[in-house]
Amino acid sequence: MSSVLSVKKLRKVFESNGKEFDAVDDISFDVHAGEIVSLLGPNGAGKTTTVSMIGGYLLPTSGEVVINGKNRYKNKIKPKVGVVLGGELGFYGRATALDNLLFFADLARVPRRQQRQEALRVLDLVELTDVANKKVQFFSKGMKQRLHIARALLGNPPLLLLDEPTSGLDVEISTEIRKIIKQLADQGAAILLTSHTMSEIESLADRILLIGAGKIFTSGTVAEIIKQSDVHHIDRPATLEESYLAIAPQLRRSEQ
Ligand SMILES: Nc1ncnc2c1ncn2[C@@H]1O[C@H](COP(=O)(O)OP(=O)(O)OP(=O)(O)O)[C@@H](O)[C@H]1O
Repeated sequence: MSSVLSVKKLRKVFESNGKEFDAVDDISFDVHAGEIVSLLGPNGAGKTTTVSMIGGYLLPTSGEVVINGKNRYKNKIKPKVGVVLGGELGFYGRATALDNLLFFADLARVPRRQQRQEALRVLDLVELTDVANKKVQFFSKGMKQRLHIARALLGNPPLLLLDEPTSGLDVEISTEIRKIIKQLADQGAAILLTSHTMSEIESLADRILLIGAGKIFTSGTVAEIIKQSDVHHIDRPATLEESYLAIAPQLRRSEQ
């Protein structure tokens, strides 16, 4: 399997109350084509800071982010990454879904002559073709989130960063979005997913990175993490949630 994302000794130091602290402290990992890797850890563990540095929104204090062999911070031409942060913001409400995507296709460096075809392709992937010409201000939360995913897919980036992609969505819409995420990985995308929803991680993650206090505490498949937690029941297997709760106290920052 080829490595699409390679994170090497990544570090981010912030200042808080006049003191420096490592929000992300020497993190290294890879994500391969077709793989879904999930960052799991408590609030403040450093997940969003990590994703922001990979996405190019935040400059690392040190370390490297290599995407398809290109160093994110040393290459003049930035490697393509699709980012889904979600939420209500980010679109022009009075413009249609298609017009929004045409605008973002330009930013994603899609050649002008292919922009319409590309916008229609990504709308189809997230099943929004029927509402392509509807104004985004009339979209439900779930439709907006699918549009966020469509936007991230413009230009077919090899790496997708999904930060809590189903947060605040109902069960039915969350299930639909998970189906889309799974399909994207099956089609070869490398996906880094942060989520606090254990069932989401259980159903999607090929590998979990358990992160606490800015460091990777341990990693493995869902089954491996459950095994490492040493939670046992006589009558049934332990769930990821039970295992995570058993490990969670060790993930907290000592100064908190
Ligand atoms: N711009 C900033 N300046 C100072 N400290 C920051 C900044 N951004 C984040 N932090 C701190 O860095 C630490 C890691 O934050 P981060 O948002 O990466 O955690 P997280 O794992 O994504 O948490 P959550 O699950 O709540 O989203 C936290 O202690 C946070 O308060």
